[in-house]
Amino acid sequence: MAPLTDTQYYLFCFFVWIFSTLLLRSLFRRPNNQEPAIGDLHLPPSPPALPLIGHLHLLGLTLYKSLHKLSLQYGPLLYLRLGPSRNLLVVSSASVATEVFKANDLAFSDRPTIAFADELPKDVGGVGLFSAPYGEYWRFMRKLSMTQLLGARQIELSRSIRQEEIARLLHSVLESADRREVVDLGAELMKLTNNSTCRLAMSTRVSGENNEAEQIRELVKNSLQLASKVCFGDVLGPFKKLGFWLYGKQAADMDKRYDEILERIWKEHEEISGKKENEDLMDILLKVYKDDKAEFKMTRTHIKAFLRDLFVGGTNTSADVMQWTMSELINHPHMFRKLREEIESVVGTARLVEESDVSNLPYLQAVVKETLRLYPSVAVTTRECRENCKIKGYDIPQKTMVAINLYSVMQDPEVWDDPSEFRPERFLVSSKVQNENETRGQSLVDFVPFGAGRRGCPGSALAYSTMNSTIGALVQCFDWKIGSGGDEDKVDMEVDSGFGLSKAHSLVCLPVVHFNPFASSAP
Ligand code: HEM
Repeated sequence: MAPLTDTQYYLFCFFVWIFSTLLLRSLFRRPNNQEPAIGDLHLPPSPPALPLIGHLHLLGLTLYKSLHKLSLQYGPLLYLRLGPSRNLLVVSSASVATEVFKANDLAFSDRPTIAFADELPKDVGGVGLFSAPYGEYWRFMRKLSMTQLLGARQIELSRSIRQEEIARLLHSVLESADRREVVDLGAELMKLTNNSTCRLAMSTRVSGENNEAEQIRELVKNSLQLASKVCFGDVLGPFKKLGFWLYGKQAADMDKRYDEILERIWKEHEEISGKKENEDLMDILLKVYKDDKAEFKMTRTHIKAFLRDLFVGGTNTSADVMQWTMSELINHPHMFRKLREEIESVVGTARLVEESDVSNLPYLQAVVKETLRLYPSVAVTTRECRENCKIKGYDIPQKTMVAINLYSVMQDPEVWDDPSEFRPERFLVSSKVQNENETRGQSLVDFVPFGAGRRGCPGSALAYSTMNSTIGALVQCFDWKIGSGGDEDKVDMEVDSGFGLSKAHSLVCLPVVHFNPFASSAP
């Protein structure tokens, strides 16, 4: 073994000193009189733990996979200790998820606070809808989201934006097909969801020199990468400051850049306020901000944090799911043909499929749902317990952090036949069978790509609108050959490491035109 350098030697001594101090402190820590002694509680099962780090060593880089593996070995309800300062309840089956999302929805309606929240400058970052504690602000924003910002009317009003962005994508793919060039479909889909979200939220410019959507896309990408590192700060306990020094400052710098872009767009909105025909989300938020009679007094930071949540929550998620959908369809040519036949039988062969057609395309909807089941882009959702409660007869102490492994719930063999197979037909069950199941008390919370309960995703209807019509258009218009030369057999389905469930390799393929919806309008 190579000898240690001086720096390595001093670092080694430093860590031995810190770890031994903490170990002794944790061994001789006096229990707080307010808390029931851990020994008195009937806690859920736990795998064997190591001193100090607890179960941290059992968590790999791909969080949903490590948690899934643990549940297969130790059961669907587990209590883990993450380092010296955090406990984590892991939920991995439909039956336990039903107790959390239904019977105890209110008790589990908080989110854990993020690491370094107390370290960030007060005018930076702020709390969006996702991380807001359950309380007055969250209730106000949630109601505003469901009734106005992401409600049915706003989705209807923004239909033309999605249709234009799909047309933009199809034009770009048609050009590549003409030149017999491959397309990075992963990158194109990301551009589509990002442009649509940015236009819906703030009518941002999506092309040209000052492409604001592109700048936001870059920031979202970097902040997601950083977020996964920053999250580990929470389990560092007394080392939190060290974690902040490593990553927290980068996060704060990125927030500042985001802030600058938003301030500029905000100013433009104020200048032309009241003169616009179609309101975007920033216009609606500005009205609420200026309304002295509003139930809750929003600040500029609230609005910026809320919009940031939409970019982070609404862009990568839908793009990832669409990439997986196309990959599965290309790998299952008979399903691809079946879907195209369905579209052509409903839409004909003279026009492009539209959002209004989707309700008549059950197989298209089933294909997208089956992809969400197998590849939920938010594979694990986190909550925090607001009060002491019981799950399956076990005691769950207040403030316990909860990880609901949505991937595991949708792989639960008690509910899903052959759970690891891609089989869209399972979603074509008649409503009669569904009613019978519900009467027999089988209304389990089992299909949860958007979470569930009061903190479930408020963007699911918008996401379905984008995903269904985009997939419909890509299947209707093109055949797809795999790989950079168009000569490979199967799409590589490797999953990337990290918190979500993204493809490790972007879907690159060669498009061959089947139907050009713009041909008749060509000169
Ligand atoms: C395929 C696309 C999407 C997936 C798979 C997805 C998934 C999720 C999941 C699992 C949660 C946590 C739910 C829970 O804890 O029960 C969530 C929350 C959230 N999502 Fe989505 N989402 C998607 C698209 C969107 C879109 C398009 C938007 C908005 C433009 C959005 C905005 C949000 C927000 C604001 C929250 C936090 C809600 C709260 O805490 O009250 N999501 N999403």
